[in-house]
Amino acid sequence: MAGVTGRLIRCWCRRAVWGSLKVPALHLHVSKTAMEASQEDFENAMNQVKLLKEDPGNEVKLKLYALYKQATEGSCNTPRPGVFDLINKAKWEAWNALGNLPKETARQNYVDLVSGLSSSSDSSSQGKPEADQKQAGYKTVVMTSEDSITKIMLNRPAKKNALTEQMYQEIILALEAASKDDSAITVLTGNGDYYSSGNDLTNFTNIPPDGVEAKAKNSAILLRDFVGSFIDFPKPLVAVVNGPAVGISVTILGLFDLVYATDRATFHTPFSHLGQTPEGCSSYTFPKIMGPAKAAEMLIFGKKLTAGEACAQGLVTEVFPDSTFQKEVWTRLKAYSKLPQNALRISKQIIRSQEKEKLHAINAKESSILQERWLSSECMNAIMNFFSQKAKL
Ligand SMILES: CCCCCCCCCCC/C=C/C(=O)SCCNC(=O)CCNC(=O)[C@H](O)C(C)(C)COP(=O)(O)OP(=O)(O)OC[C@H]1O[C@@H](n2cnc3c(N)ncnc32)[C@H](O)[C@@H]1OP(=O)(O)O
Repeated sequence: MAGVTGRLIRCWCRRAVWGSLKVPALHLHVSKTAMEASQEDFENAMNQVKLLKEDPGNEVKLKLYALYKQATEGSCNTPRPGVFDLINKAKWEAWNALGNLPKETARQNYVDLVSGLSSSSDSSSQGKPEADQKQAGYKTVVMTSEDSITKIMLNRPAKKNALTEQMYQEIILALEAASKDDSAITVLTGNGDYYSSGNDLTNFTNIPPDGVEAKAKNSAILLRDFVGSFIDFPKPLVAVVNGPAVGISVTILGLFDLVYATDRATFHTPFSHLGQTPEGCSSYTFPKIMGPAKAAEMLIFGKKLTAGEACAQGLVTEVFPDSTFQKEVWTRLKAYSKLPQNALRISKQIIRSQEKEKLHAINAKESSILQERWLSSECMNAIMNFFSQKAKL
């Protein structure tokens, strides 16, 4: 890692601003997957799709289409179809949502997705029960359903569940799947000692051939879609905050219906330190939840809150001792999940519908401001600092 980091920093130091960066020097994949699918694996997977015993459903088919296009042609490069061209628009949106995902990663994801589909179609034909089944096709999150609760667990514990571009995309897909499944409640949580350390800063290092401006533009679209899927989520959404939370994993808490936290959790949004600005609709939800003065201390000055402070300020619903956290929270959620599902959903929607449009407008504005910020020297220097600190270790 230190070698790659060193190369990365030398690349940046040779140039004053991102806008002038030449692509080949910066087209680095800091965390390359250990396994990469070969062309042969890819072709086998394409053949396997034709042999699937069960129709995987439109959502998975769209994901397969998008990954196939990305793996064979790269980033989406065609104009958006018209609003009435519904099928092609859905296909285009699925492809475009992959942003700058490298071709090799798309190929690997395609192979993994097909292999998951094949094994789940095999196992369902062997009569495996649906309950607590792991949903296939995700690499960075684990999605399970049990007791009318769908759990989406961030699964990069070694990186403190920092959110890669692939992870943002998988969370969007997981939320969409959860919105349509038969669960009453959806939970987001983290694996390991952290809930999430926020945006993975290596997202800044993988600059595509079309340059950093295009990267910033696509990232702003990804961010807007990611936050949009929380705004639009139709069922009760619960954050089970199993440890410290940073950045975007904190700001989107304002869009959840319940936030349960271990007393080990902390809440930290170091945006100014990173030359960045608030997202996740927090510029609106935080002042509303905790009042403008407390929101400013967090969002502008990066004050870190303990779980108790976050609860006192209304961002967290309830704090539990770490030793009994999982047991108490899941007992509570299992009881809630037995309530009449339609009533739960409709009540949530009445509350959310009052400001949905406003939230989307705020999300669009925050994303577009960040698009500019990512190109600033303040942001560039902060990211360089993070990597130079790591290189010193
Ligand atoms: C051109 C523009 C492209 C932009 C694309 C953006 C897309 C949408 C963006 C939405 C906006 C979001 C904003 C935010 O979320 S801001 C917050 C960002 N997060 C941080 O600044 C946290 C950085 N990490 C840390 O400060 C520490 O790692 C932390 C305090 C979380 C933990 O410290 P600790 O000492 O306990 O552990 P380590 O540092 O050793 O961590 C273990 C390994 O995990 C790696 N790690 C952790 N967090 C991140 C991260 N956020 N990004 C990248 N890597 C992370 C850490 O480096 C260690 O890795 P190694 O084992 O390889 O050293």
